Amino acid sequence: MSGGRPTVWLEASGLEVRYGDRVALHPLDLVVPGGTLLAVTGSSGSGKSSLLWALSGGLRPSAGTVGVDGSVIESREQALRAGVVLLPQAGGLVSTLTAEENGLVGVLATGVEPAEAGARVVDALAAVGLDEERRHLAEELSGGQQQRAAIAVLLASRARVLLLDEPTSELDAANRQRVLAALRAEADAGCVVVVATHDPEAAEPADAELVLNEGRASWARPLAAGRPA
Ligand SMILES: Nc1ncnc2c1ncn2[C@@H]1O[C@H](COP(=O)(O)OP(=O)(O)OP(=O)(O)O)[C@@H](O)[C@H]1O
Repeated sequence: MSGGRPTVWLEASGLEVRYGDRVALHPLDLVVPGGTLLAVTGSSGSGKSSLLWALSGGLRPSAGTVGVDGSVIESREQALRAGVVLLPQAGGLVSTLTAEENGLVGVLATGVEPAEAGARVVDALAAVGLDEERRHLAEELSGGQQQRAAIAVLLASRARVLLLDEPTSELDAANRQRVLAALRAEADAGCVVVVATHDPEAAEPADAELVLNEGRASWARPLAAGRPA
């Protein structure tokens, strides 16, 4: 579904997030090559969302930089142009559109032809097990179905860096496996996939695991060193 995308690398350099005096993320250096599924774990309030929002260009860091392929990202617009997408913790579907329409809105907005956009959305909804519900209004879907539909919207965008905040929090075991398999496939297609989760089972298939503890990062399982050739 997601082949053919050039490989990418995501970099954070001295990345720090503060809210007033509170340090949510202490300075972090990170290089994540395409092909990587990275889990970011840690207890509630440890800084996972702050890291993802800063990586997405949607939260201006108090220090440091984010880069994609060596270019500094300073805004959401720049991030989108570089192929960086974020699934926030609260999914972000338009409740009065169908699952399919939610996907189409996102893909068509990037200038993709309607037939291609439609095919991508159908593929993405199938990958998360929502083929039969694709014409249901988002507000008629269960919490877990809404979460999977929001993930499908992200998959259909064919982004290069996918940042997902607690993407499996509403899912049963079978659907969690389905979603993790779809994210694995994105990484295998050359993308960077970063999943923030406090679910150990969601972190288990990741290539590497970064743990945050009161905003300080350490590796539970380190990334393989180096950048892609
Ligand atoms: N907008 C904000 N203003 C002030 N403090 C904030 C803000 N957002 C987050 N924080 C604080 O920053 C710290 C990190 O929060 P963050 O949401 O990044 O953690 P998290 O690991 O994603 O938590 P959870 O798993 O509960 O979503 C917390 O102490 C939180 O209270």
